[in-house]
Amino acid sequence: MPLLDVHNLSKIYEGKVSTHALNHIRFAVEKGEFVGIMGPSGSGKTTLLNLIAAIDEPTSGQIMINEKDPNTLARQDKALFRRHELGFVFQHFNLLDTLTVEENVVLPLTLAGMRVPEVLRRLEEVAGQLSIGHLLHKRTYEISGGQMQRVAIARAMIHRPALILADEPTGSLDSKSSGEVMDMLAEVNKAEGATVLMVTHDAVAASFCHRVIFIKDGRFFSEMYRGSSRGTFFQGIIDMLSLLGGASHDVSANRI
Ligand SMILES: Nc1ncnc2c1ncn2[C@@H]1O[C@H](COP(=O)(O)OP(=O)(O)OP(=O)(O)O)[C@@H](O)[C@H]1O
Repeated sequence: MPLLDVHNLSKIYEGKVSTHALNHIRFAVEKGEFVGIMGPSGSGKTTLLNLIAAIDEPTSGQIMINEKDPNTLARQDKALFRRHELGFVFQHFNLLDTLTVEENVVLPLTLAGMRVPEVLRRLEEVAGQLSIGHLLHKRTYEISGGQMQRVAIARAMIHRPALILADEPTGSLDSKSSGEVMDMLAEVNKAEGATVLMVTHDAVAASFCHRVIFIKDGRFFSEMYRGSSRGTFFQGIIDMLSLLGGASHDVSANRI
């Protein structure tokens, strides 16, 4: 069984004019894969992420995560499912600025009521992986954007979720910090076997994935596997984006 199975998923936003945001889309992600989702503006990427995150419900079709369908759960269980099985990384980091870096990172464990020695053990582990050990006692406004995103990734993975969902994780970062953040996300994926699904407009960021799925008008359009060269993959992604016709915001090859 794949870790994530998106089966014939459709989402229609009803209104004066109803919008078919997703149209019978289907794909699967295996455990340990690092998959990017790309597509032009309005192609349904955010909708797809919201459905997988069980923040919104599909009009039809099914999502299975770790052999469970979050949409069959009652509200409370759905919230628990989200908290246990998913980790989130956002464009704007979403760290709490009243807390220290350390308090932000351990938040998922604190919420789960984990005992302090185990919390500290896990903290040490992820702080090492993301090179944030020296930042733990700082406030979030005292660190750079790239550091904030590394903290956010540490928080997203500390409870070892089945799936990490990343929404434009490099969208607010300069190219150097983007590269560092993507390096670390790729490293976490490799070292921990964490499964990552990342929506991005950034072709450089996408070139760190094992596979990129392209969607258009709410439908599966095509997919590409990385192979051995990130540079070649990057070029392939750029070519696919121009074929798709959407605005590809980030095409500077000198960032590779
Ligand atoms: N809450 C909503 N109500 C009505 N229509 C919506 C809603 N959210 C999104 N849509 C519409 O659904 C379609 C898909 O939107 P979505 O935000 O998923 O695209 P996207 O690929 O994430 O775009 P972008 O890259 O610009 O963020 C668009 O036509 C959008 O206008």
